[in-house]
Amino acid sequence: MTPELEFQVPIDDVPERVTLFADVILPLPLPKLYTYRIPYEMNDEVLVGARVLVQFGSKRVLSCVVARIHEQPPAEYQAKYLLEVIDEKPVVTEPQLKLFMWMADYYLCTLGEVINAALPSALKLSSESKIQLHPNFREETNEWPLSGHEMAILYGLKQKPHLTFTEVGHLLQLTSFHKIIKSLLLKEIIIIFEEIAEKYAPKVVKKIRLSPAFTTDEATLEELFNQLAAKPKQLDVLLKYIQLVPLLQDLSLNEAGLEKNLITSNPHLSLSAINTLIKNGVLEQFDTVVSRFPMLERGPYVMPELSTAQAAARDSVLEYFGEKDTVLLHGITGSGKTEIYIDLIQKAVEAGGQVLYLLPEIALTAQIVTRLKRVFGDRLGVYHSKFSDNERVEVWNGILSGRFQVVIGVRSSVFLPFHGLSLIIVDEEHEPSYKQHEPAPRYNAREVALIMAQYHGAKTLLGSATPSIESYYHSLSGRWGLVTLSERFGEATLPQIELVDVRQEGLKKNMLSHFSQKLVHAIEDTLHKKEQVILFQNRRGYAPFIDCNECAWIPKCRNCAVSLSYHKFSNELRCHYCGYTERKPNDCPACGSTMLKTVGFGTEKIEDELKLLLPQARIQRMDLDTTKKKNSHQQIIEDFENLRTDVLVGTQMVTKGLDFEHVSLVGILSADSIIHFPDFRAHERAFQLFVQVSGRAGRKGKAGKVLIQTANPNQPIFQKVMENDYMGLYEQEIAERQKFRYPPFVRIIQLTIKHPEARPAENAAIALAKALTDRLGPKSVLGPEAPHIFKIRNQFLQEIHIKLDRDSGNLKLIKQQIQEAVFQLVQNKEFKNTRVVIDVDPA
Ligand SMILES: Nc1ncnc2c1ncn2[C@@H]1O[C@H](COP(=O)(O)OP(=O)(O)OP(=O)(O)O)[C@@H](O)[C@H]1O
Ligand SMILES: [Zn+2]
Repeated sequence: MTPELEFQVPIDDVPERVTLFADVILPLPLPKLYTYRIPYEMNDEVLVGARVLVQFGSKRVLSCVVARIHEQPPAEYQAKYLLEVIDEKPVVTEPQLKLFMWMADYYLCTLGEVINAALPSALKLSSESKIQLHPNFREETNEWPLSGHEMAILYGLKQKPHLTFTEVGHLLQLTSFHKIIKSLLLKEIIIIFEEIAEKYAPKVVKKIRLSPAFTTDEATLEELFNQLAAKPKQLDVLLKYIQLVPLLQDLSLNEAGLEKNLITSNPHLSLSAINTLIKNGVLEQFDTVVSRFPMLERGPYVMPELSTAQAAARDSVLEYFGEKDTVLLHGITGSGKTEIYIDLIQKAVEAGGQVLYLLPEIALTAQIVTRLKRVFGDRLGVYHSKFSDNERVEVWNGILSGRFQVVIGVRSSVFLPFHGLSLIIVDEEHEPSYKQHEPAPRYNAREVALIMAQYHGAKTLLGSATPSIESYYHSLSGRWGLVTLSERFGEATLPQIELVDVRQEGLKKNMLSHFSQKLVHAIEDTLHKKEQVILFQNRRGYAPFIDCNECAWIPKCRNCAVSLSYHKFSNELRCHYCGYTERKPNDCPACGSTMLKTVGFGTEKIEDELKLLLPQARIQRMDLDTTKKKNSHQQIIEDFENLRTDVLVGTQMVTKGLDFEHVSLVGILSADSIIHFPDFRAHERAFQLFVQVSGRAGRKGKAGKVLIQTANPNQPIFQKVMENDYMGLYEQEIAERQKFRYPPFVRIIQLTIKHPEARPAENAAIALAKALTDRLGPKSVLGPEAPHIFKIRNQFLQEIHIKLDRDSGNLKLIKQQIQEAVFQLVQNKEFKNTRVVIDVDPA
C-alpha cells in the first residue's frame, strides 16, 4: 500500500486495534491452558495449531502449541506477551487438537502430557534450545550495526560454539531477550535451535551431472567424447554416466543427475578419473535433499481378486458403513482379512481420503508394509517406535503436506496430523498392546481411534479372529456392524490341535527336559518335509529364576518385589520390571553351596535345548532381547519367510498376524502359566493367544498341526480353543462379566498409590479410598489392596479400583471428583511423597 492510499482511508474505517490472546499447550503437566498476549504486529502470524515461543516462569523459554485465539484476557493473572512465532503454518491440525483435548479429559491427564507424547521430540523446543553463529557470518565483512547486547552474544559465541537460551539469559543478565535474538537472526549472524538442526537434519546426498555447457545439444556432447578419446578411464566414467542417465534420449535428464556413489562405488571405474572430470569442470558435483522414504517404483502389481466370501464380507462392511460408523470384522485366522482391508483402503484413497491402518506391534508391520507398499507405493507412510526422530518428523510433515495418504503404524500413530481421514482400520483389535501403560496419557489406541473417526467423519473397521469381549458385545447390541468370515482363504483349513499332558508324559519318562517326545518327533517330521515350525513360550530369558538347592535362596531384585530372571547368554540375572542386572553368582551367597539351579524356562532355554536335541535345525529366536536393534524384527521375519531358518522360537511376538506360507507346526511349550494369570481377562486372553498362535499353522493349503503342552488338559478353555469356539467363550465370559460387574458392563478406573515406604503407601491408600467412597459411594470403590507385585522401582504400591456403571450419569463430574480427591491427598502434608497414577480403562 502506498502512503497516499493509506492517507485516503476515511478515519472511521481504520480497523480497531484488537488485542488478541492465545491459549497455549505447554509441554508440561499443567492442569490448565496458559494464556499469552499476542503482540499486535503478530496478530496475523499466530495461528491455531502452530508453535510459538513463550516465557514460562522467570527462567524457562518453551515452545508450545496454540490451542485457541480469542480476545478474553485471563482473569487471574496479567498475560505476558508471547515471544516468537515458530511456524508459518500449523503443525497440529484442528481435528488433532480436538482429539488431544478429548484424550486429556477422558484419560484424566493434562494436555501437556498428551502433546508431549504426540509431538516427535524434534518438534519440541525448550530453554535448552541453542544458538550458534551463522555458518556464512564473517565478522570482518559485517556491515550491520550491532547493539551492546548483540555484541555480548557475539562475544559469547566466540568463546563457545553454542549457547543455550538459559546461558544467553545469564550472559545478558536479562530474562527477556528475544528481540535481540530475533534481530541477530534477521541479520543472519546466528542460527537458532541448533538442537533442531541436529535433531531434524534433512538427508542430503551428493550427486554429479555433466556441466550444462556440454548438454546444450547432441553435437556438443559428441564433441566432448571426441576430446576425451585419448583418456579411456575418463571416457569410461562418462559412458557409465550416460548409460545410467540416458541423455541421448533426453538431454533434460541431466539436470537431476546421478547419485555420486553409484559411480564412485563402481570397482571398474577409476576414482581419480572421476575427480579429474570434476576438477576440469566436465562433471559438476551438487548436493540435494532427499526423503528418508525414497519414492518407490510401484511396478505392475496385480491386486489379488477377492474370493466370493471375501467380496461378500467387504460388501457387507460397506453396506454397514452406510448407516453405522463402526464395523467389527470377525474373520478366523487366515481368512484373508488383510486383503479386504487393502481393498477398502484403495477405495478410500481413490475417493481422496486419508487412511490410518493401526497394528498392535512393529513385529507385524514388516510383513504388511511390504504388502501395502506394492499397492500404495510412495503414498504409504510408516510410523513406529523404532523410528528415529528424523524419520518421525518426515512422516509427520508428509501427512501434513498430503504426501502420505495411507499411514500404517502402531498405537502412537493416533497422534499424527491427519486432516481428512476417511477410514481407520484397527487390525487385531483385541490386542492388549493398543493400551499405553506408562507414561500418561494411558490411552487405548482402539478407543482413541473411534473418537478420532468421529472428529474426521471417518469410518472405523475393527478386525480380529478373536475379538475382545467388549467389541463383540457392542456389535451384538447393534451399536456397531458385525461381519463374519468363517472360512480360511483358498484351500487352507484350520489346523488340527492336540493337547500333550506333560504330567503323564513325565511319569512315562517321555519328557526331554521341557519337550515332550511327541513335540520333538513332530518337529523332526516337519523339518523332514522341508516345512517350518513356530514354538511359543510366554517368557523371555533362560529361566524365570534360579534357586539354591540347599537353602532355597532365590535372588530378588533390589528395587522390585520380584525374583530376577536368568539370562544365560549374558550370564546375568535381570529384573524384567526395572532393568536392574547383576552377574549370576557361582555359589549361593547365603549358604555358599554351589548347587544353584534354574527353575522354569524362557525362550532362551528353549532355543538352547532345541539346538542340543536337533543340531541340524536352523533356529532363530524372536523376543524383546533379540529385537532391540532397529531392523532386527524385519531381519528375523525375512529369514524365516525365505526359508533361511527352520524353527522360530518366541514370545507373544510370534503369535500375532504373521503370515508364513510354510509353517505347518506350532508348539505351545507351556500353556498353564498363561491361563493362571490373575485377571478378569485371563480366559479371554488365553483363548486369544492360543487361537492366534495356532492360526499361524497351515495357512497356505498345507495341513497344519498344533501341539499344546499342559499339565491340566481338562481345563474347559482347551476344548473351546480346539473347536475354535469363540461364541462359547463369549457367552461364558459375558455372563461372568455381568454377574461380577466387569467391562463392558462397568467402567473401571484404577488408582495406583506409590510411596517409597510400605506403611505410608498403605495409609495414603486408605485415606484416598475413604475420600473416594465419601464422594462416589461404597458400591463404586474397591480396595485398597497391595497388588501381587507390591513394589516396583523402589515404590511400594497400593491399588484402588473404581467401578462405574455404564449409565452412572455424569461421567465428567465423577472424574472431576476423582481428580479432586487425588489432588487433596497429594497436597496433604501428611502424605508427602505420595504419587497417584490414574488409569482409565486399565488393561
Ligand atoms: N483374495 C486373495 N487372493 C490371493 N491370496 C489371498 C487372498 N486373500 C488372502 N490371501 C492369502 O491368504 C493368506 C491369509 O490372508 P491374511 O493374512 O489376510 O489373513 P488374516 O485374515 O489377516 O489372518 P490373521 O487373522 O491370522 O492375521 C495370505 O497369505 C494372503 O496373501
Ligand atoms: Zn527391579
